[in-house]
Amino acid sequence: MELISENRAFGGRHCRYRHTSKVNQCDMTFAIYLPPFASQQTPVPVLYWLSGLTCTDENFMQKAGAMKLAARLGLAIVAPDTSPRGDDVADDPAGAYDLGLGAGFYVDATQSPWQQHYQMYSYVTEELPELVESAFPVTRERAISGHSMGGHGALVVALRQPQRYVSVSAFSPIANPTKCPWGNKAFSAYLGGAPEQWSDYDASMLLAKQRYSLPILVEQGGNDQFLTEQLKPETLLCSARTSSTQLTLNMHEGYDHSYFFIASFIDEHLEFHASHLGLL
Ligand SMILES: N[C@@H](CCC(=O)N[C@@H](CS)C(=O)NCC(=O)O)C(=O)O
Repeated sequence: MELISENRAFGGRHCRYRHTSKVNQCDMTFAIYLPPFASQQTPVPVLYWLSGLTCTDENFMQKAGAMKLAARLGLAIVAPDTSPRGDDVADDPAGAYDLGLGAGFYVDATQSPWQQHYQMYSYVTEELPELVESAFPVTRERAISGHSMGGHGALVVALRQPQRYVSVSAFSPIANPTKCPWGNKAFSAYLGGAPEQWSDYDASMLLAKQRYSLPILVEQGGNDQFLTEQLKPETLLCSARTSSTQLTLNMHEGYDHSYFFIASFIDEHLEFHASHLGLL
């Protein structure tokens, strides 16, 4: 693992690392924020943050304004990249922003030419936590959150492996990807087949199937330009009712899809995770 940069922030450290990923078969970059006093004697829990389309590990750390409160709470934050990268990594032939580089959708691709490198589900659920937990002063208590494509990723990861996460939250998630243009395009390419076969990567479908005790918090802007066509949070709410799962969906009039929205409500999400992680 190679350190790319290190900056002191709010008494802790923000570091970016490059490492060779076995599952993605390429170099991957991730960022970690370690709060002050995190040490082998006093390890801290981790919030994983999955970003949206076009993002890298940098967007959340630079724009969300999360580090000050994370420092005070004693919470580490890990932000992976949104796809594999490199000259030999397949990309959308037309260079579209919603498929290929920057658009891994947190799935394990099964179709050519994607399956060689696009194994983002295994990367964020297994390889990255293993690396983080062996290299940094953190516990194995994990929470997960994300935005848009990453909100979809966070929900799917936590609903598929609820025993591995204490809590899950999402900002503006793609809540029903099998029924929207972004999800249809990405899943047809990465997974092939028909929409019925993609149900394991659809948070609304997973949530309807069983009752979860996992705490779930969703934040959505009412003036989000992608709300009706791509995001569909009402489907997620409907699924939660179907399975009698407790889910809080907060709608905020006037807020859009940007990091201005995330920065406005990130404190509430950090406190939500901190309370379930026993930090409050
Ligand atoms: N129309 C946008 C769609 C991409 C977009 O809105 N990305 C969101 C996530 S879905 C984002 O977080 N962008 C990066 C940022 O705002 O820092 C584009 O072409 O860049």
